[in-house]
Amino acid sequence: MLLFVDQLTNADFSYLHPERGLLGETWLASIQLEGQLDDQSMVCDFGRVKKQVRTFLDDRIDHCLLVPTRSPNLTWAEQDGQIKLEWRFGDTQLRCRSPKSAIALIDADQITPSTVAHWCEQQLRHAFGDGVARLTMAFEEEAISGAFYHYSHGLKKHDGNCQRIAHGHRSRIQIWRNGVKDSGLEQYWADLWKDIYIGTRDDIIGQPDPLIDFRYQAQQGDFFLSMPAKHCYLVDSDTTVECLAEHIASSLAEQNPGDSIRVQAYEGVNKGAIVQKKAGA
Ligand SMILES: Nc1nc2c(c(=O)[nH]1)N=C([C@H](O)[C@H](O)COP(=O)(O)OP(=O)(O)OP(=O)(O)O)CN2
Repeated sequence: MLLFVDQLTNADFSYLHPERGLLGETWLASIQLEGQLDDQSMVCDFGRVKKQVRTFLDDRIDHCLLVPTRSPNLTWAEQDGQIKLEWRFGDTQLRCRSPKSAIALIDADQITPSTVAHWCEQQLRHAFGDGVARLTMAFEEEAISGAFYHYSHGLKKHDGNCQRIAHGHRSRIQIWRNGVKDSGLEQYWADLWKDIYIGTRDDIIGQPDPLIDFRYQAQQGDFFLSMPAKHCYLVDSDTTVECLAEHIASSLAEQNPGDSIRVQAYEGVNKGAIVQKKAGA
């Protein structure tokens, strides 16, 4: 008997790509379990399946930086509970140092939905007992018909895992100018924030050309990220979705005097912030 739970949760994270560098991503997770019926006439209670898979993904993938340990682009080492890594991509490189819990070491040569699904299957293979003979996981992107961006960031003031310096999202962006949806403006921001690290100026500790070094202390420890400047977008505020929506709306209001601007910025799937700037306000 085959049991399935489609899109049981989503995972928000960043990963290292051989050409694009640091990529914010959001994937929806689905699972199938093949096995015998138990004394409740179930392969496994849906409640248990959902809880166990969510807990696993929250602990091991969500808000982490996913690193393909078999890639030739990577150098990494672990010391005193911290992971230090260097990633070469295109004609440049990035470096990151952070608490071990913020890094997911994936035994693969690249990060794709299928390599991560395979890794999860290995980790979860004994999670549901002998009654389940086979477990299959799948990840997919949210279907978005309009504009979206991939950004990475870290919220140092967050009391949860969003404090991690390199986690991210794949997010829809919607913009209205004078009450009319403006796909041109949406695409402009999607292109501007494609594969970008959105950093807070306060967190910069150095700018050794062509890099920008970010570092901060947060509840989980010391976080450091060195990024090529051309892959960074700097703001003066924190990078919560509220601040990012405000930033986009203010920039557009300044560039389009007299227009009314409404920005609906998402963070991952089905949530985000709305900011309205009225003409003359
Ligand atoms: N009001 C806000 N709350 C939170 C923000 C924010 O910008 N504004 N941001 C975050 C983090 O960036 C985080 O990455 C959001 O990820 P998500 O997994 O969706 O958040 P949760 O952990 O709360 O949700 P789960 O569905 O349980 O994973 C956090 N909050």
